[in-house]
Amino acid sequence: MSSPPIQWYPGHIAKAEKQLQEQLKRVDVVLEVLDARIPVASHHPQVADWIGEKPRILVLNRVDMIPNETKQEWITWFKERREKPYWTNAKAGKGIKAVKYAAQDAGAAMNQRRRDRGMRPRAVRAVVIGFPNVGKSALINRLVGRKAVASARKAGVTRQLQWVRISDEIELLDAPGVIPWRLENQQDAIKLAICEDIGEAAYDNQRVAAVFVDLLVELGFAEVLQSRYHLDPLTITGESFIQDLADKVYQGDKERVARLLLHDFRTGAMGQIPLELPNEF
Ligand SMILES: Nc1nc2c(ncn2[C@@H]2O[C@H](COP(=O)(O)OP(=O)(O)OP(=O)(O)O)[C@@H](O)[C@H]2O)c(=O)[nH]1
Repeated sequence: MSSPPIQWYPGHIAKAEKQLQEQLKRVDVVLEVLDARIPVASHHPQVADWIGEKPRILVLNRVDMIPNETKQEWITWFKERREKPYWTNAKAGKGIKAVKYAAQDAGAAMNQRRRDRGMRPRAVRAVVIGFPNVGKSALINRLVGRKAVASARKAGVTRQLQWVRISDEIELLDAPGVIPWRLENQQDAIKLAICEDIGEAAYDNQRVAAVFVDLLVELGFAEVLQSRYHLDPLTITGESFIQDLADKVYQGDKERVARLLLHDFRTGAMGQIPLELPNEF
């Protein structure tokens, strides 16, 4: 049997999980960042257990990478589940104010409970969590209004967690909580890999790209591939598509084609493409 296309390093996962628990312990409210292209796959099923009773603010980032029509469908989908996501483009700084207000509201509710118990009100403490590369740092920097997150953190050097004040009412942990993924769901893992939302995992570009092609066909985006690469994916498998395209343009170099496809998707060069649609769930 061949190995699964996505593999993680167990030591790294254990360490990341422990660090995440440490961060969650310190806060009153959790901002969970999802990738708007894959709202289901980029949500970790254990988050609810980890945060318990604490309020959670759902942030669907990279809203600029999906069509408005799909966003509207997701809004209805979440509403049916009594959830209200906040949509952001953290890169451009869009939708940030609404997230801030949501955190403030959570703080107001917390302070009411404190007053009821005879305690003094204080600023609400929040942390941003999510899979690697979903835009957590970009969101934090936008919330704070400056570069609060060190971009080059040295491996192995434990940083002291610090609070950054974003208003009189909100304090934010300056380091985001990174959610490590486990191997349980390969289908979700591949979507995360396509979107580059997984960190210290090893994955096979060619297999991931082949699934990506199959996924586009399934979701009705065959036309995007057809017009961009002048090759029809409808009658062949993703694997054959990669092979045929490689033969056509790169002397059979499948790795190069796989990287090209993933790069074109990740940079938005293919246009606004969601990899999940609400009617599938
Ligand atoms: N198009 C688009 N790109 C975004 C958005 N938010 C973040 N990015 C880009 O996505 C990449 C990752 O963003 P980061 O903020 O570093 O993500 P992170 O979750 O902090 O990543 P880790 O530190 O690896 O966990 C960067 O290149 C950002 O510019 C967004 O809303 N839209």
